[in-house]
Amino acid sequence: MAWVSLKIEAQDNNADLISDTLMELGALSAIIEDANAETIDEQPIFGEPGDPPPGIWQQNLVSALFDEGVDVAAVIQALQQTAKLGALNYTTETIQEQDWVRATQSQFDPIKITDTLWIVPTWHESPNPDAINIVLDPGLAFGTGSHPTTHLCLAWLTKTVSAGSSVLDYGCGSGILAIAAKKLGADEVVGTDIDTQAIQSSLYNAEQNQVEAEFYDANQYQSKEFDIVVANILSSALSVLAPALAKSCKAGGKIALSGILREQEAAVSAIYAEWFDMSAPQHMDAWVLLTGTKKCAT
Ligand SMILES: C[S@@+](CC[C@H](N)C(=O)[O-])C[C@H]1O[C@@H](n2cnc3c(N)ncnc32)[C@H](O)[C@@H]1O
Repeated sequence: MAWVSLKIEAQDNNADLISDTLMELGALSAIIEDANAETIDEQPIFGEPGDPPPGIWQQNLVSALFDEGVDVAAVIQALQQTAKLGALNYTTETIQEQDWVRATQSQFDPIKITDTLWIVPTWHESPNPDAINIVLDPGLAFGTGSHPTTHLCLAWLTKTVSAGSSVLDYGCGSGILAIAAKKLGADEVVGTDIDTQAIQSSLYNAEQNQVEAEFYDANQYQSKEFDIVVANILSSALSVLAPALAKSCKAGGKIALSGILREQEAAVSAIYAEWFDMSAPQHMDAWVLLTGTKKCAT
């Protein structure tokens, strides 16, 4: 069995129309992607809680899948007529049947965070069995270690957690930061998230890694003080949560904040400077890690 993949160049004002029309014309699936994805011109678009839904990219690729034998020229002609479009740039490719599970798994290799910390999918051997290895498969909750924000937080935890530390992971997603903290020697580790799927994933991943950590729905979480607070959430949420996160950190304790884009760095840092002595920001791609030490009460 085989399929035909049809990719059509689209602008921000016609990508939805092309995608919807292709589905009406018999596509098995249709998705819109950034035409510049994984290039220097990639356009990061992220929704912030409370903001209007983000738009789509300026340059798009609409990718649709059809059964083998589809008459691509006829589809393009019908698309132009139905959606009232002029000439379209497109490419086609035949996709052969394959072992999809294996193909998906092959996209996820072990991720090296530092020499001593790796994230390893269950279907891989660890490249360094002597390192701290977090066993984690991609799932429904955010946090596989591949995203720069998670990477920055993990690397910071390796330098910050010491034996017996207490750690709060606010916005725990897959639980990856909480699990890392525990494996790095933390004593009490608590994770919290507004997404129930994230809590379930965190509990499952903690069990897979044979670590004990508590995970709570953010609405049920009872605030208390920790030595270390790490929160990898978007900047608008970090701004709103600043008083609560500051309250959760002991005087002299450490905080790490990520999910912040470079252009948001100054504003978030200024908010947290009310409670924390902020350190120099760290960067990876478009993303920022802000860290600080909680000021002692005067
Ligand atoms: C970018 S993911 C980070 C996941 C993981 N900690 C990591 O570093 O990969 C952000 C997580 O924060 C959660 N989140 C967003 N807003 C939140 C809020 N106000 N309170 C608690 N969790 C929140 C989301 O559900 C999501 O799981």
